[in-house]
Amino acid sequence: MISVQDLHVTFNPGTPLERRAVNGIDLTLQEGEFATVIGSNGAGKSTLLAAIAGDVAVERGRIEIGGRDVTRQAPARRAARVARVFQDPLAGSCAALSIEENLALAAMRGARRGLASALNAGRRALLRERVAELGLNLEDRMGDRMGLLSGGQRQALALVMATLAGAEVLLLDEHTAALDPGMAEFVVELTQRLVKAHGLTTLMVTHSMRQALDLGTRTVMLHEGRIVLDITGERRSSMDVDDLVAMFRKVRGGEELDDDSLRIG
Ligand SMILES: Nc1ncnc2c1ncn2[C@@H]1O[C@H](COP(=O)(O)OP(=O)(O)OP(=O)(O)O)[C@@H](O)[C@H]1O
Repeated sequence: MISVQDLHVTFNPGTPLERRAVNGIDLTLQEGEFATVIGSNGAGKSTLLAAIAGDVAVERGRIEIGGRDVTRQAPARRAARVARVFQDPLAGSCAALSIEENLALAAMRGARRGLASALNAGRRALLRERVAELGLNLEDRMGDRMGLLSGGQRQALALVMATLAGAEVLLLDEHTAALDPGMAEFVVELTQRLVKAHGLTTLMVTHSMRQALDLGTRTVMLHEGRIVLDITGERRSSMDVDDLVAMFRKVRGGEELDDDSLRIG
């Protein structure tokens, strides 16, 4: 469960570069709820995710995960409970370490033990099994450096890594945007499978209006640091991509969409 109350985040406060990125967001996701997040470039989507992960300072407001106040908790202390996958496949893993080492590090997130203890024979077999479940034939390449893999393979492994330390919350920041269509589809299916299997409370930022309506059970639109649309249930299921695009344009005052914030597919 995630609860965000009256959240405000301002970058470079009190300087000429001051920028209010999140401007009073209230959002509660029940345990296991999966919401997609859309909005213009600069609307505050990534900042909202970063605040939940603890990577940016909260100016005002409160963030709870599983009913516990984490507003001022250091990112490392909430790392085992909050997993995040970024758009850039290189961002979520270490290129110089092997697949097995990356997975072992992910499995011990939040723990104080060393890598050696994370790679005992039992753990090795378990990690291999989790990789085999992907169906990408990577289980025989556990010793290969992560840097040798394609972007899609790395994103698939990043999702597996997200589930290894028992996270409750999954934050996805356009995690399929840099992939070719076939691999993006694979990663979307894997996302749905893992979210369901692990009961993860999930926020997924996307620029694809199709993904925004098809994935999860709720769609939230941000604009200038605030929630301007929050749809679920029948209202959402009766909506098609054209309806969502029309709402998107309305929120932006009918201005031409000259950025990459809106993809129909
Ligand atoms: N580290 C930072 N320092 C200063 N300003 C920042 C920083 N990160 C984000 N911003 C600014 O905060 C605002 C919100 O940015 P954010 O990245 O959250 O938007 P977004 O909705 O994720 O946009 P996009 O779709 O382009 O990724 C933007 O104006 C951005 O320039």
